[in-house]
Amino acid sequence: MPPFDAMAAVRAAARQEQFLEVVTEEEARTRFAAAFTPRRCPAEEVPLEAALGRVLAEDLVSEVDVPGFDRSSVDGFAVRAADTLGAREDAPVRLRLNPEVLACGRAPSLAVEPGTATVIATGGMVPRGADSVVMVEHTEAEEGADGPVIVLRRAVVPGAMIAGAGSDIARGETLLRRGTVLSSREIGLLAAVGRACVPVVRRPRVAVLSTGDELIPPGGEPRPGGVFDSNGAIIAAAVAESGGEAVPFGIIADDEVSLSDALRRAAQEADLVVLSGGTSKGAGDLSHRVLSSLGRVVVHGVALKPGKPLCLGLVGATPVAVLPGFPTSAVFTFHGFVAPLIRAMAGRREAEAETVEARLAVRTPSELGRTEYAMVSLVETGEGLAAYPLAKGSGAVTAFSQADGFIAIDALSDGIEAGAPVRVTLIGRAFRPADLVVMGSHCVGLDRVLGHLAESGVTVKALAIGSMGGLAAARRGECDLAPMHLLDPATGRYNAPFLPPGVALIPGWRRLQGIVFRPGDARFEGRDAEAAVAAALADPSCIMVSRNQGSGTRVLIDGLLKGARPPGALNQPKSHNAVAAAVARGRADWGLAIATVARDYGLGFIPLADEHYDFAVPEARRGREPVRRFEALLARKETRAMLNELGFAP
Ligand SMILES: Nc1nc2c(c(=O)[nH]1)N[C@H]1C(S)=C(S)[C@@H](COP(=O)(O)OP(=O)(O)OC[C@H]3O[C@@H](n4cnc5c(N)ncnc54)[C@H](O)[C@@H]3O)O[C@H]1N2
Ligand code: MOO
Repeated sequence: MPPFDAMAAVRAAARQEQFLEVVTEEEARTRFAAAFTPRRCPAEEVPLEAALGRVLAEDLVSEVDVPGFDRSSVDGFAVRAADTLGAREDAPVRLRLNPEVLACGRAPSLAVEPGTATVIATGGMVPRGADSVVMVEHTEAEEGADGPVIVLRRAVVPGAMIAGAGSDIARGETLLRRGTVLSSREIGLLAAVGRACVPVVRRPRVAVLSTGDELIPPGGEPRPGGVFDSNGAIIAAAVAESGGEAVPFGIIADDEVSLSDALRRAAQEADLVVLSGGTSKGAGDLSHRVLSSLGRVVVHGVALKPGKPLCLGLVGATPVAVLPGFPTSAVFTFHGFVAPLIRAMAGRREAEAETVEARLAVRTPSELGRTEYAMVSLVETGEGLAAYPLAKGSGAVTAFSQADGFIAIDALSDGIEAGAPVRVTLIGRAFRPADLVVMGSHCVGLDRVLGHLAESGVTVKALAIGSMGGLAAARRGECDLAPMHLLDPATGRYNAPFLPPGVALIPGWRRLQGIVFRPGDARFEGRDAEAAVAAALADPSCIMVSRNQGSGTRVLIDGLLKGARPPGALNQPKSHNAVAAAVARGRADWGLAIATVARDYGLGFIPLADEHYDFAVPEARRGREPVRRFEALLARKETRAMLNELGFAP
């Protein structure tokens, strides 16, 4: 192999071609529909125990009656109703018992002649001659001259306590229609008519491929620059949810030969191929190139966000979807373009998407020229629903899983204003508001407390939108609790100075903040905060990582720097974790974070100040049961011990 020429790679990357011919969403659908019509997969017989979740391929007609015979519904005596006519308290009727006991499953051998009765169990076969059953508790037993007798003091009507043959299911009746997704109820029905096998639609086989040299299979060893292959797992599971059978092809290396080989095999073995990654421009983005050399590309580039680089085509007669590598983009385009194909091939009816009206909580900017789908989380405000965009971007894994639904922003709009009405298309199940809505700053201690609350049956929705965002939501009455840690530089006090009218504070805990650095760094190790900062500022190669304006930590940083602007001061991430990660990976040498996070990342720590992490609560919501339960939980000895253990001071 020739030695790797770094500069040649740089030149190639700097001169990438633009492959995408971006078309509208409708145009993409039209083109693909013209190239490929999904057909329902053929039927196959499966045993009943493997039928759960499968789609019935034909209408099923019952070949038997259920019950299969006239059946007693009670323990008692099979009688002729006419014999009981006129039976009264003062004029009882006596019937002689036939020498037979009709237990379940026993065919009668004697008819019930006039003036006689036969002992019968619940579920027993009603004998010839009898037309009704009397409950045992409505009779008395006597010994007559010719053997045992029962005494009846009330009359029965014909048909009493008998389930007639075929009264549940009649032979010839259509039991289930084709296209029914078999659940436990349908399976019970099939078993009741004696079916051991059912004709179901064969599940379409969907090959799932992930491409990218950076990908590591879940369970593999993490490495620098490595990314766990989440798309493979999400897509395989979503294939199953849509009624398909995923055929995992795993991770394919970013080279033309491997990808071409894998795609060819996948197209032969499967009914549909889904590949993720390598659709956009970029030196390694060769999926669409391989697709066009093996078959043809029908669409590459759709004016939607997420999902612009979506690529659809065919290899032979097999449709191939190349989804963008970014997880949110991959999942979104899967549901928009691939899931409907799988459902059609699986014989499932198209799911009607449910929508709800909401008000947009914050202004949501959008890219002009692409229909933008923004994932939102819904909260109940008392005046209808508020939709919070989960502004995590296409690369996020959580945006889709945390969303209740999404809104569409027109390609010609550059955004939607706060307060505007929006229609939210729900993802998955119908939206149910959570008992307790927590919006604001995130803390691992809070995660644990909320975990305990959730275990006790309170449903919790927690959105990490920062202290300021949470406080604004509390002011608008959109959340129950807004966890916050804001330092007022004027008073040196945390949180209370920021509370708007109508918002109270529930005291939380203190978190120790300090300077984080890689252990062994002589500029920091063994020094106090002042000396460490002086050493850092004296070394022009020492890079810091700051924090976002408005955070309490930033106020502390500004106090330490006293106007100095060391390298890295413009790097202003929004969380303690991002600071710790930058230092741990060597992108920066120092920053400020809380002790718990420093410990998790294995960093050195110089204590600086206690940060107060408290909960803003709208007065109007403080009396709510879930809020009271949260407060009670905070006050518990066990909770405080657990927080202490994590490094917090309640
Ligand atoms: N200069 C431009 N750059 C990009 C454009 C563009 O138009 N011009 N489009 C952007 C858009 S929009 C998207 S979406 C992404 C899509 O990129 P690719 O489909 O080529 O995907 P990759 O480059 O392979 O990966 C992107 C990202 O996703 C991660 N990834 C990939 N596969 C997986 C997986 N199986 N599991 C988890 N994560 C995965 C990968 O590591 C990258 O971080 O391109 C933009 N760029
Ligand atoms: O289309 Mo990409 O999915 O916007 O991020």
